[in-house]
Amino acid sequence: MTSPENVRRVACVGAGVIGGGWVAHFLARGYEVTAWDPAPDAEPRLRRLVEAAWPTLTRLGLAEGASTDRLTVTGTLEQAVADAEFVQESAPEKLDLKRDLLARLDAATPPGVVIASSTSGYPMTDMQTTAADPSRLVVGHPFNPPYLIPLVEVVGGERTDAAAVAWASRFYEVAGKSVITMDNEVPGFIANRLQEALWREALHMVASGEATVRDIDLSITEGPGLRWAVMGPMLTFALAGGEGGMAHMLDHFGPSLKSPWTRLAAPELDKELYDAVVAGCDEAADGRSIADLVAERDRGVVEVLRATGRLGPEEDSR
Ligand SMILES: NC(=O)C1=CN([C@@H]2O[C@H](COP(=O)(O)OP(=O)(O)OC[C@H]3O[C@@H](n4cnc5c(N)ncnc54)[C@H](O)[C@@H]3O)[C@@H](O)[C@H]2O)C=CC1
Ligand SMILES: C[N+](C)(C)CC(=O)CC(=O)[O-]
Repeated sequence: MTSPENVRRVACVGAGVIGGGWVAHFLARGYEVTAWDPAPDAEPRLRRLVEAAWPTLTRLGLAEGASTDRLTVTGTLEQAVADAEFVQESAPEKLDLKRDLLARLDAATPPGVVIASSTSGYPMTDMQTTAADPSRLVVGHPFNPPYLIPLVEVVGGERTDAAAVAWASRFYEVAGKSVITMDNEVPGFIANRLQEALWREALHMVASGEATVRDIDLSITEGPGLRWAVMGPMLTFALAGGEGGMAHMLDHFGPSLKSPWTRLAAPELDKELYDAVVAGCDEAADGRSIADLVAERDRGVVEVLRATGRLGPEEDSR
């Protein structure tokens, strides 16, 4: 098996929004990319996506030798994966289609090569049922567009070899991604479960006339979203507790969890959950004091405001 550091050839199967985004990312990182997609207009569509992304990728900095000339669109799936050292599947989110396609990819891909699915939420256990060698099948869930948003969530299924999960995580890191490796399968993984909770409540609020679509979007872009680009929801809320950090935040606002602020059922804020959240924030702070974190958050938000054209150059010199 090629080591993650020595991979040169990547195959992308399914070349729509996400598959195309993966192709652009891998090309920009200097890989040879083969792509296959059954749609009759797939090749021109894919090449348009890559050309549109390339100026941004050039501005961000291309790897040595990176070129759109390193993309080959093949006529068959088998040609696409024949020499691949890693395969990224990005076909439509339909369980039966994913099962059949992963089994077909497994049959056509050289032994030992890891095959990752971009699925947004299916557990690999449910998708690997018909593959002859399920041990090399992993989830590698990206975010749109994969050439700009760093995160990939990696998780295996019940029949995946732990070594394949470790290999995929390392490969994505070498390929320039930020990786969360999950030990346990949950539908929707981590980030989509969080997005889904917000999304559900937003839809409830719109459906019941409590908020407009604009209200919903503004509430995030002018509110918590600015902080979330800098710090996650856990550390952000630790700062809501002032110098008392997350412990004070939970003491102060923990009872609000029982208020009907959301249609989702609130978890019991028992000692175990309390301690786990406080300890997790301490760990994430990694030695930074609350004052350090406040300064870091404020600096980051100013940068996001400036980068999104909402702050003139002199306004932040206060
Ligand atoms: N759109 C998004 O924001 C995100 C999507 N994903 C996941 O990525 C995967 C692809 O989604 P999108 O790119 O959004 O869909 P899409 O509809 O843009 O692209 C799907 C592509 O797959 C091709 N295709 C159809 N049947 C196929 C087959 N049997 N084998 C190979 N390719 C086939 C289609 O021609 C199309 O080009 C899904 O699993 C989705 O859940 C993951 C993260 C974000
Ligand atoms: C809409 N979506 C569920 C397909 C989104 C994702 O899976 C990740 C993303 O890009 O937000």
